[in-house]
Amino acid sequence: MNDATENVAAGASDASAGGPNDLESMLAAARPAGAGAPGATNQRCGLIAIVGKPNVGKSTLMNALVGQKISITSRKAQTTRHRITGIRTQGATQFVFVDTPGFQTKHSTALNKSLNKTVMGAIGDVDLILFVVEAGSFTLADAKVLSLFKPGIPTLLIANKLDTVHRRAEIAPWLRDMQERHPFAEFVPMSAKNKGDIERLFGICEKYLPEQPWWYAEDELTDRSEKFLASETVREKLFRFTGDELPYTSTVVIDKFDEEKSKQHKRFLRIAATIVVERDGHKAMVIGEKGERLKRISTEARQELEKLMDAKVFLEVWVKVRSGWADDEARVRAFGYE
Ligand SMILES: Nc1nc2c(ncn2[C@@H]2O[C@H](COP(=O)(O)OP(=O)(O)OP(=O)(O)O)[C@@H](O)[C@H]2O)c(=O)[nH]1
Repeated sequence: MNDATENVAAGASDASAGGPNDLESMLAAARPAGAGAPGATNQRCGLIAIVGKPNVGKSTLMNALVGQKISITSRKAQTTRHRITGIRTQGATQFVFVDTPGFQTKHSTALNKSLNKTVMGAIGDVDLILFVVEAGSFTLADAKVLSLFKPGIPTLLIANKLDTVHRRAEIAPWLRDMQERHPFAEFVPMSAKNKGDIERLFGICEKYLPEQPWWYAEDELTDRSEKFLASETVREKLFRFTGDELPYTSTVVIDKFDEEKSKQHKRFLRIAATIVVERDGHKAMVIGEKGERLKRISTEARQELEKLMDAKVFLEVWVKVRSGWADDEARVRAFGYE
């Protein structure tokens, strides 16, 4: 993390040393004239959608903004399947974030249609859109997501993963090109893994949120239930430990989420989860040799849930085969997708 911080800081000053067409002056020019700092006493609150094609770092960004893991992340594309609200209150401002699934244009199963509908719903009624792309890159998939935006909602171009860009000099011409593609309100080259960049982003977002009373209590982080967070945690471990072998159509259903009285622990949760896969071969893959992989998935999920929920957790994880569920609209709904 420290290395990344230093890289970004060094990269930013390199770019700003380049004269009138440098990155800093481009960013300053892109800033709308009327956007001033909010009054210190008046509360602000608003919805911010985080949108982009799969794997650009949307969930990583959301978790960094909220300050806790609300949305699962993995190297596998399309890990995020739900509209998730993450909340962060800083000073007089409450930021309410909506994470969206990576917009999928390649396949058209019932699951994908449902995912795309979630994205469309998320961006229709927000105060600000963070359009996330990988810095220095703009593909057809990015263009398709951008084409969905209705005019009128201020949109920031989040050029993420700046730490992976080695030739910083190429970013300024790329930003100029991006300026021509869409009337972005501002350009934010950054890394979702860099704390300083995240703090800077709060300052940028704040001025686009309307002055109005907060919707949530100051310490609330999400409006999703603990049961939902439990299924997301198991799903994250599932994808982390199966790598690219397991199709993204695998899912997790929570069959039981009970809080029981305990003399030894202030909270005791009994959770039963089922991993749903499409084929027998996938089931064997999840279970692993002598059940080793499933054991690792359950153990890591349990440890993380204990921290997240501040409770002793007893977690049971099963694996079930339901072939073709991602193509079956009724099942997609039954498993909790809109
Ligand atoms: N180097 C680097 N990697 C990043 C950064 N942000 C995210 N990543 C990595 O990119 C991968 C994808 O990140 P996610 O946050 O899961 O991406 P997503 O856009 O939510 O993906 P979907 O759920 O598929 O839509 C993960 O391996 C992250 O660790 C960044 O700023 N720098």
